[in-house]
Amino acid sequence: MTSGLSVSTLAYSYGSKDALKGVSFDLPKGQFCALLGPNGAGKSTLVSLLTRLLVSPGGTIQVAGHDLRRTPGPALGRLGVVFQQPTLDLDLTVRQNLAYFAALHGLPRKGLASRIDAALARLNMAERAGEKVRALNGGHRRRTELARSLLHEPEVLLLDEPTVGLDAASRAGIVGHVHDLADQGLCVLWTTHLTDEVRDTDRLLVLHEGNILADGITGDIRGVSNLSEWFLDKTETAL
Ligand SMILES: Nc1ncnc2c1ncn2[C@@H]1O[C@H](COP(=O)(O)OP(=O)(O)OP(=O)(O)O)[C@@H](O)[C@H]1O
Repeated sequence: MTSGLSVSTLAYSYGSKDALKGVSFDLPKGQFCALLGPNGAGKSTLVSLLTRLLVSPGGTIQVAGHDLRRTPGPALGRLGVVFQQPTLDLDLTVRQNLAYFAALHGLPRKGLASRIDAALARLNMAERAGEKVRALNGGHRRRTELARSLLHEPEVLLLDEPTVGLDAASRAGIVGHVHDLADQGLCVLWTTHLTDEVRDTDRLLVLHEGNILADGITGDIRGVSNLSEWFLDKTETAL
């Protein structure tokens, strides 16, 4: 099993508030993993640590074998991120948004057009390349952000509640596209508080009050209950 994202004994406190209490997991490449937790579970704190917006005093994070603390450049270079808040420029076209990101990240100009074409094709967005983002619906905007996150060909993809604000059809579309990316070999960590985004065959990490409450294949974890009932039963917290 090739390691994509490996986290060991990761803890974080805001003053006296323990947001993460020693979290460990190991995700292989080619796996879609849902990180499921209610509000306040610690998801955003974990995402901030994985993207180095926050730094933990202890524990380790390895991205595709690179230690985030000791070698942040190579580690972050293997990580693609889609944040919860959209960050596209609405007045630029899809292609211009991707080109701008590529320039910011120092990607080589040579071959950039075909790199952008390839990333858009993976999200079925090739035919929208020349449209202004303002003209796109929410689902297509998210797909643009997903394509952008793939430009530097990361091995690990981190998505922080990427379907917030989307209608049911767009949500299902994004969930499907990201599963396809995992099938193509990416290690995917998808944070959510929506149980209908999690498939029975997905790896599931359940985060509750800063602890991993369950880690396994969703169908095995939930047994005969549906996932929301299972969670309510374990925590007395409704998702
Ligand atoms: N800046 C902060 N100062 C103090 N406490 C914080 C801060 N940020 C988060 N917390 C607390 O840490 C805990 C974990 O918060 P976090 O935002 O990581 O959870 P979450 O699972 O992402 O929730 P949500 O889905 O609501 O964003 C919560 O109890 C929260 O109140």
